[in-house]
Amino acid sequence: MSVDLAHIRQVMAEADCLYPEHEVDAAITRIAQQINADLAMANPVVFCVMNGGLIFAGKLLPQLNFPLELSYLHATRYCGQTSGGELFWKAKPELSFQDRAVLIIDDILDEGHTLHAILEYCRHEGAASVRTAVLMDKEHNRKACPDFKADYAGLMCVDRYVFGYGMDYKGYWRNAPGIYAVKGL
Ligand SMILES: O=P(O)(O)OC[C@H]1O[C@H](OP(=O)(O)OP(=O)(O)O)[C@H](O)[C@@H]1O
Ligand code: HPA
Repeated sequence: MSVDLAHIRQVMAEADCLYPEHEVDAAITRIAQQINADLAMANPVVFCVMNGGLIFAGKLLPQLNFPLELSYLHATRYCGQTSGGELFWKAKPELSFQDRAVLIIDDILDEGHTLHAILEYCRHEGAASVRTAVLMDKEHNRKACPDFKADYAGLMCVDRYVFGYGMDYKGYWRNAPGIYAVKGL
């Protein structure tokens, strides 16, 4: 698929900054403090949900002060688009987590299909417990499971398409140093 880089640059230039870098980093530090209080003795397996969870996990993990093992999984349903479809597992966890505490790290809880499916998968495969951490929780009434909340959530966001800090717009701007909303979306 060819990409119009001028469009990609224009999206950044016109975007609304919802949270600048220092506010996002402060939210990550708050989450780290909560996780340090909850999981210090749990010897957890931590899974970063690729690709979006990468920056959040990279900033969060050095602030966790207890022994843990780190791996990744990749489940995706947006595939570079701005609306989601079927969940597709690109990589299931390779590190065994049978009878272990699991912590899932992802960038955003939007409709919640992705995180809920990962949670159910980990439970089904024998995790002793599963906790979830997301950087952003989007506010709307389209949640797949309305009662399902992440155990740790950094910042709320309005019902717009956002990018930055791991979240992409058409595959781009995961590197944006803040949380931005696309103009018109
Ligand atoms: O709550 P939901 O509506 O299910 O959406 C949230 C998921 O969508 C994004 O992943 P995406 O499918 O874009 O894959 P990516 O992380 O590789 O970009 C994001 O990283 C979450 O994992
Ligand atoms: O608003 C979003 N931005 C980026 N990725 C996403 N995945 C689900 N919702 C979003």
